[in-house]
Amino acid sequence: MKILSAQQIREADKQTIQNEPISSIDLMERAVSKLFESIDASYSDDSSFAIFCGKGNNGGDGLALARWLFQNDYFVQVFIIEHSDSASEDFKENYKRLSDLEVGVLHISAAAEIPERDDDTVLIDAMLGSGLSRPLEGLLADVVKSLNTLQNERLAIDIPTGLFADDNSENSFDVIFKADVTLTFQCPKLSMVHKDTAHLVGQIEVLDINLDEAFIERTFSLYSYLIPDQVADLYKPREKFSYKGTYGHALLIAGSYGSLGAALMSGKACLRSGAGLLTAFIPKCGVEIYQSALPEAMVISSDNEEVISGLPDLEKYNAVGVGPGLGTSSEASKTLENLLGAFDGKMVLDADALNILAANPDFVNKLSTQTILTPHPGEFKRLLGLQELKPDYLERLREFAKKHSIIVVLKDAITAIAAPDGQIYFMDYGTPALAKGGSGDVLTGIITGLLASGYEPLHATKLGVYLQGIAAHFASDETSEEACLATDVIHNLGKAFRTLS
Ligand SMILES: NC(=O)C1=CN([C@@H]2O[C@H](COP(=O)(O)OP(=O)(O)OC[C@H]3O[C@@H](n4cnc5c(N)ncnc54)[C@H](OP(=O)(O)O)[C@@H]3O)[C@@H](O)[C@H]2O)[C@@H](O)CC1
Ligand SMILES: [K+]
Repeated sequence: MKILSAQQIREADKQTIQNEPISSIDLMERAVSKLFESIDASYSDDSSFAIFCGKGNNGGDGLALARWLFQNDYFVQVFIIEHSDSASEDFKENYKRLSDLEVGVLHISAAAEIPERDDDTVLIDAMLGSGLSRPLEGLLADVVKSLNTLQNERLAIDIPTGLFADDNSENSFDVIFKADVTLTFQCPKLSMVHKDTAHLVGQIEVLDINLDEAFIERTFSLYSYLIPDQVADLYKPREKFSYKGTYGHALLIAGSYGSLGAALMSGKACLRSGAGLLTAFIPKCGVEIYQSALPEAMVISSDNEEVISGLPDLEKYNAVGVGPGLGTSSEASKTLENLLGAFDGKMVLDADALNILAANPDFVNKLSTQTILTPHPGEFKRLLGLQELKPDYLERLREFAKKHSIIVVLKDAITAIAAPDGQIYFMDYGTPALAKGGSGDVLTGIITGLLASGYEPLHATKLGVYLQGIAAHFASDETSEEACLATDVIHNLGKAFRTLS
């Protein structure tokens, strides 16, 4: 699903009105019918709603929604924030339609005029949407700040008031409505997945309001938001007449004394992601542990007792994963350098492999075009030699992936995958259950397994991020976000695969 800018969405809106054709007010009514459907499916009949409306079309949506809710027996109150003397045409029309009904409407000229309401009223933000043209100040800023202090459940229509759809680098975040859920029209907006502002949006629900499909198709965007159907399209079921060789041989280079767990979790995740065979190349001290804990894997040990050293013959491997628990010893660094010189197949680098890259910037030039790097924000910063990630971090990510013709996965609550052609794909499958040691090792293993079993790098990456997220959701449903372990995630990979077929 493409992420379009506010400008592009306005154009899509215009094209739809022209080409379908449909009047603007009917398009608004269609959008609001989708809003209502979503709200009606999520709330019980006795729910009550307080809708805060601005005077543009976002406010028009709010007024129309009030009518739909009222006519379906929900309790609803409307507050019109008088931020402007004028109002949009569709606002006026919906104001008229609402005035025929017995819905309480209050005009607010100062934040203090908003009456108190009980805690279980759901607050709906229909103040401003994609028409925001400058940071909030005055009345709207006061209202937003005051609503942000309340504990009520909070829903934003299209986009939280005060948040720009595209660029918030000059915005002040304390005057943006903080939503638990944002019901957004047609496509997600960049600010909803940007790491600085995603937390203001809450859960994103995209409502298809049938804007001009042909226009959207031919509109260029560097950003996409991957929905489950798009990921499922990448999945290739195993064939009946196949054998272990069909699904490739993975090599995992991982582990050091005290960090063999990382190598084990990664190996287990690799095998649970479909690799035909796995060989783990680990330091000598780990051989017995590894073989008893993961009998399905073969093991080659390095000469060194405690750290990885040397490199096995690479010829028979279809994919290599390197980094989990590796440490940054000079031996491991030499191994990585040799590996990059000797192997130009599909490869994933994570954890200490990334730290070694960061410490040896010239190694980056040796990466093959089938390489995937999976840094978290801290590792990404080090890799690029940055003190901090600025609001333009997505540009840095894109440039880095393009320059080296590799895939870079910036792991976060919403993960961003940069492809060598400059496209960035956002994957919103994370859960706080993954905020734990071992998660990165599991992802490395999953992607390595998918690569070995025949997926091309970009497909393996998208599938891998999805599978880990979904498995983590299953695992935390069983255990809780707190108690969920990386190994629980591995155990649930099977269930996650089932969602693909
Ligand atoms: N696209 C679609 O497909 C569909 C879109 N729909 C809906 O339309 C929404 C977009 O509507 P919109 O264009 O009327 O803009 P909206 O967000 O209501 O704000 C405009 C008003 O805000 C004002 N204003 C701006 N900044 C301000 C500030 N800082 N402080 C104070 N005022 C400020 C601005 O005034 P001005 O800048 O002129 O002073 C103007 O009065 C969209 O989000 C969606 O909900 C659906 O109904 C149907 C399908
Ligand atoms: K809004």
